[in-house]
Amino acid sequence: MRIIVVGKEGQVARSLAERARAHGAQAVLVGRPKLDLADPSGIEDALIDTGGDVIVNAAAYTAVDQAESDRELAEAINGIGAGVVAGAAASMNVPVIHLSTDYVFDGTADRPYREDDPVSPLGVYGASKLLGEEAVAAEAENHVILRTAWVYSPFGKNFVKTMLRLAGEREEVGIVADQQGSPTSALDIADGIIAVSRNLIERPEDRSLRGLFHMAGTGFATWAEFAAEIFAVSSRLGGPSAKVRPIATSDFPTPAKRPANSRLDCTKLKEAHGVVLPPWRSSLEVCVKRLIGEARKEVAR
Ligand SMILES: NC(=O)C1=CN([C@@H]2O[C@H](COP(=O)(O)OP(=O)(O)OC[C@H]3O[C@@H](n4cnc5c(N)ncnc54)[C@H](OP(=O)(O)O)[C@@H]3O)[C@@H](O)[C@H]2O)C=CC1
Ligand SMILES: Cc1cn([C@H]2C[C@H](O)[C@@H](COP(=O)(O)OP(=O)(O)O[C@H]3O[C@@H](C)C(=O)[C@@H](O)[C@H]3O)O2)c(=O)[nH]c1=O
Ligand SMILES: [Mg+2]
Repeated sequence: MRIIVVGKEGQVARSLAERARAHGAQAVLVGRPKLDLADPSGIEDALIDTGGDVIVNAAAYTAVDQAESDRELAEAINGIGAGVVAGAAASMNVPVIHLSTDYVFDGTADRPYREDDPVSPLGVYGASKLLGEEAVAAEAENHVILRTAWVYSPFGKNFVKTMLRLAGEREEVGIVADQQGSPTSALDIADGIIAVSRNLIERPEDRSLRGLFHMAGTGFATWAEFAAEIFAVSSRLGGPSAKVRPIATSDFPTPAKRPANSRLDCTKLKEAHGVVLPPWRSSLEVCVKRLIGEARKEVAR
């Protein structure tokens, strides 16, 4: 199986490159300058030129706060560009797997969100990702949209790396304790995407495999609980640690509003695709171990 991945340096793109090898698949990463989601004219040619059995769009404008003052570009990349990738997949006659976010919800529900719950993004990033969901569904019948959340990995920018950096600089960090969600390892997302890809290729006529699914780490946490666990694991492994001071969202003002509840109910994915991501704590441990190991190697050099 040859997977065309849109995105090169991102967390999910790099995780797909790494995990594909372990699954006996091949991931071919394509991104800027060859493929720029903000420039629709070159997208289809770049994908045809790359060639593969399935297209995974792992590229996006992901700077949540910056998007508030950069709507046009966020919509171009996450909305229009995403639709063009899906249209290209349809013309190449291959399935497209698209990634979306918990931030399409406003977080007012009192239980984990299901796929058919009403969406109502609080910010520009979430709204642009919602445009992408709509565009992908309109352009390609043979699609899967995977909404995930709170992604971390050894790669790129993420909350785990930010916390480990802050732990090296401070005794105590104030972290919001009134937003709940589903911490998700990009390496687990990659495993899930590869399993979904195989299902789509093996069962081209099965409609139950197509459409919108939630795919996040198993279990839930607040950002404060997530940070506390990062520090606990790190401290156990001899890495940097800090004390978590639980704070309210109102004590940590940001340009973009974030949902208070972004827990995702992933039952539909399990039933259709047989995919369940591991408990978030066990995957977090794998990631922190790796980051601390890498930091040690860096120091030893
Ligand atoms: N991060 C998170 O917490 C969450 C992410 N998601 C979604 O998951 C997907 C993957 O996210 P993640 O891996 O964390 O993203 P990252 O922020 O780690 O990486 C984003 C990727 O998008 C690429 N990219 C950005 N702009 C363009 C462009 N104009 N043309 C081509 N490529 C571009 C970047 O390319 P380059 O390497 O050149 O910079 C990079 O490879 C996205 O759809 C995101 O919305 C969903 C929920 C949570
Ligand atoms: C750095 C920091 C953050 N926070 C809070 C702010 C915010 O509510 C929460 C997480 O901050 P971040 O900026 O890392 O997270 P954010 O950029 O909102 O992460 C989101 O990214 C996009 C791409 C998604 O799709 C979402 O699923 C989600 O993962 O932690 C603190 O309370 N204290 C701190 O010191
Ligand atoms: Mg951020």
